[in-house]
Amino acid sequence: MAQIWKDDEVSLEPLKGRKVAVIGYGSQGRAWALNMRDSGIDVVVGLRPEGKSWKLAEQDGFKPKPIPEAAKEADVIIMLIPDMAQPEIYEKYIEPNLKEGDALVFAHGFNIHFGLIKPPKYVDVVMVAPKSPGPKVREAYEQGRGVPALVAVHQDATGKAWDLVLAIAKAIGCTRAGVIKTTFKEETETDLIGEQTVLVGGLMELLLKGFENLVELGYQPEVAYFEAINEAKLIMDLIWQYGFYGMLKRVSDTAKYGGLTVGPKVIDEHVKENMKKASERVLNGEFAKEWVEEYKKGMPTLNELMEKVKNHPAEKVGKELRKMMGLEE
Ligand SMILES: NC(=O)C1=CN([C@@H]2O[C@H](COP(=O)(O)OP(=O)(O)OC[C@H]3O[C@@H](n4cnc5c(N)ncnc54)[C@H](OP(=O)(O)O)[C@@H]3O)[C@@H](O)[C@H]2O)C=CC1
Ligand SMILES: CC(=O)[C@](C)(O)C(=O)O
Repeated sequence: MAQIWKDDEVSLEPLKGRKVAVIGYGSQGRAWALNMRDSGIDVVVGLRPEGKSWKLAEQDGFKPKPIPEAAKEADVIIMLIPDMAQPEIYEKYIEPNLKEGDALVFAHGFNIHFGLIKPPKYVDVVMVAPKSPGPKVREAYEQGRGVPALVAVHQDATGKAWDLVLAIAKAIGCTRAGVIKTTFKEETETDLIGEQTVLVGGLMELLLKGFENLVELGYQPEVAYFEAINEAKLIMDLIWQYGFYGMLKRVSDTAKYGGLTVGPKVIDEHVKENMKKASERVLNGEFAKEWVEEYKKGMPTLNELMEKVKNHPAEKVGKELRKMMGLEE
């Protein structure tokens, strides 16, 4: 059984009197900085002055500082810039400013697990990995809720790393939902496998192919969008809130019968075999090596694939329909 901590079992005390530098103000960085500040934590935001997020952080009431300055004045340094950007920034601006007893905090274990960042022995190295996109980390906190997270300690130089990592999870609201004890290895491998085969890769491919199938059959793109994409969120909401059986209890009997008998023929055993192949590439380090090389080349493949998604017919019709529904663009 997993070791899980809830809000009333965790104290913010280990963060009292400490200065926290949130490095990065993007998907996770903005949410963490705002949530920690609202939890009464002393937060400084570390950014590159020439970047776009400097102004956003100022608009949110922070006084951002250049990364080395923020790292120097803080004793808890939270790495919330893109994974591939972390090793160079760490080497140039973070490591030279680490002092005995400091804590280095990650939201994903990639760089520690694959040895791309090797912290000195005299600092704590911990992780709070929200199982949620950054903006939802903030939204849940503002609603008095939290998103679940995984917590891990890679290095406990002070003997107090576990108290600290739990306090950080509490300060961003995650203990309100619950946090599970893990390792950098388990978090990294499950996050990579999950985002590739299910959450981003698998789900997007399924929805886009479902849309394409309906359009190729001659149906209106608007109808295809509402059926295969827009309603998917509503079904996922039911699964999120009531589980699979609860969702089934809330859809029609026709949908229950059709879904339960046809679904396994569409998502057949080949899918599982393909998931295993993708998982193997994560476990043996092939994916990590490929991603580091892609980043070093300036991400040509990623940029090309992003353009392909941006120009997909579902995006065109979806933009119009989201505007019609008053969803933010
Ligand atoms: N996105 C998510 O929902 C999740 C992310 N994570 C993890 O959280 C960490 C942060 O990810 P995420 O929030 O997505 O990152 P983002 O891509 O949203 O980070 C953007 C921020 O990083 C800064 N930045 C980008 N490149 C550089 C650079 N080369 N040097 C300095 N600053 C830079 C940007 O500043 P500027 O304005 O100057 O460009 C901006 O402030 C990662 O480890 C990720 O794996 C974990 C769970 C979920
Ligand atoms: C939101 C999340 O946890 C992801 C999809 O794994 C990520 O953005 O890294």
